[in-house]
Amino acid sequence: MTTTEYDVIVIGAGPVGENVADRVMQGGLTAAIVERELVGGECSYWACMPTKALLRSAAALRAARQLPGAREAVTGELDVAAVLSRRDSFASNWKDDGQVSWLESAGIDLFRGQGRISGERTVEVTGGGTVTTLTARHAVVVATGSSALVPDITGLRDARPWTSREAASAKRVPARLVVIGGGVVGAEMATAFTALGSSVTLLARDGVLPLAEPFVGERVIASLRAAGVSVRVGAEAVEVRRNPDATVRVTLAEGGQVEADEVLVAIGRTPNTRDIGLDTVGLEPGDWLAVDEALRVVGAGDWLYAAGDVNRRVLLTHQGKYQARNLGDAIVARAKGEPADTGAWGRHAVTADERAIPQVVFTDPEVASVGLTAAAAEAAGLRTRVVDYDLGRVAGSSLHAEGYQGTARMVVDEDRRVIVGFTLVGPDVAELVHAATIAIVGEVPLDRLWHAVPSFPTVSEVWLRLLETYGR
Ligand SMILES: Cc1cc2nc3c(=O)[nH]c(=O)nc-3n(C[C@H](O)[C@H](O)[C@H](O)COP(=O)(O)OP(=O)(O)OC[C@H]3O[C@@H](n4cnc5c(N)ncnc54)[C@H](O)[C@@H]3O)c2cc1C
Ligand SMILES: NC(=O)c1ccc[n+]([C@@H]2O[C@H](COP(=O)([O-])OP(=O)(O)OC[C@H]3O[C@@H](n4cnc5c(N)ncnc54)[C@H](O)[C@@H]3O)[C@@H](O)[C@H]2O)c1
Repeated sequence: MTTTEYDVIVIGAGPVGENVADRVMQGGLTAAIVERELVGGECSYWACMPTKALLRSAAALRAARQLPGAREAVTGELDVAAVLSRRDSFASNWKDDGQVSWLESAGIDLFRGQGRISGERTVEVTGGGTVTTLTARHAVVVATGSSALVPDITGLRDARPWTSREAASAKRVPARLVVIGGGVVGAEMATAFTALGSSVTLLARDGVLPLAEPFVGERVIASLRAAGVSVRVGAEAVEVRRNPDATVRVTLAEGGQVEADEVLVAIGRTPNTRDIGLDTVGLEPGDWLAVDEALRVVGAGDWLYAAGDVNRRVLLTHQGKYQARNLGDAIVARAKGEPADTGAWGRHAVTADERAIPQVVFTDPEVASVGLTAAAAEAAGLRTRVVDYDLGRVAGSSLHAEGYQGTARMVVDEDRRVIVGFTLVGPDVAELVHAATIAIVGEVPLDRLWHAVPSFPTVSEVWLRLLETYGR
């Protein structure tokens, strides 16, 4: 057993852990990172990158097919093998050499193995037949992420279901796929696999993208159905069986069964905290890690922090990396004896987690949103006005694609006359949302927004149309 001391120890080398370690190194501290699987985490190998690679080629093909002139040039079908191969390269063929080299270049020491807190400021790493004890002068940061939640549906575990991991890394496309869960993973993977040739059934017990503005689910459901997906809103799986011929049979609460070749479970996430030594600091193994506004783990010492999926604030890579940057800088400030600025919008605060979380869902059509939905703003007690605009009526949209269909909504806080929520659904809206993020974070008054003139003829002209609809 060897013991090594660092300023900061990070458990988990996903996007969040990597960024914490990077920021503290840049601030002049030393850092070690512990990883039990692949450096780069879920996002790089089984989530964001491979799933978007599965979706992108079909989206480009659809876009070309919506344009006279381009449409005629598209003579073949989607090349599934080429899509899977491109996906493989975006997942770096599930090898982490590139990210390991980056850690080396950043001066971060990597310890491979299972990291467990074993007492105050102490982490034990078990891997490769050895146990190494690391001690932290300033902080231990838990960035162990999350895994797919597999619910207690009768027979489900024995049926060897796909989770997002198997879907993201699939080597072949099942002829029939049944998806349980109409959230982000369910909606994106139904979109991907129907385009890749699967006959997909989506069991959306609570609706499709139910937390978004209601018009989002309506448009995505209509489009999935048009693409051939059987979307069963309200359908709940109560039993799953793998048949002797390797097919699966899903029994529904309402009666009836769905037969498929694979079943994908996409009903949310569970934190990777079962075996990280939480009991040694008085916390319950398996729980999400509740944190205060400085991302300190509630109920543990002031040396223990949690960032990214594991603290359940926001389960998105970009927002976890935002936490990582601000937390890393705060740890550096405290190590120098300086106060951390965690007041609203302060240098070390994570205020955007509460006010302006952007998200893009890469369905067809795309969904891009930031801030509050109309319902959430009302529930928060704000006096709001909701303005909708038909994206298809914008000149730039009609140029972008024939028969462009979409909707934009802005939610205005009437007392402050600033935007608190913005949602777009339509082809290629992903890149439009950052303007709304800036408007919300900057709390730009509507009167000033009239001076932010969108270029003609772009889809961004919807900003002007929304302001005109709101009135001056
Ligand atoms: C299918 C899918 C698609 C997604 N697409 C997007 C998207 O397009 N955009 C987006 O912003 N977000 C997306 N997400 C969410 C995104 O993947 C997560 O928010 C992000 O990966 C969280 O990063 P993290 O570093 O907190 O955790 P993770 O990426 O889960 O990394 C945690 C790391 O910690 C390691 N680890 C865990 N326990 C230990 C231990 N005890 N010892 C050592 N190492 C340990 C794990 O092996 C892992 O490498 C998607 C999620 C899924 C499931
Ligand atoms: N493009 C992106 O940003 C992106 C893509 C994929 C995943 N993600 C992230 O990954 C996380 C996990 O995604 P997810 O889709 O697994 O979770 P989710 O929370 O987005 O959706 C899960 C869905 O399953 C439903 N559900 C819950 N229990 C159920 C049950 N027993 N039976 C049937 N339905 C049930 C819920 O109502 C919900 O709609 C999300 O929080 C998301 O932020 C992001």
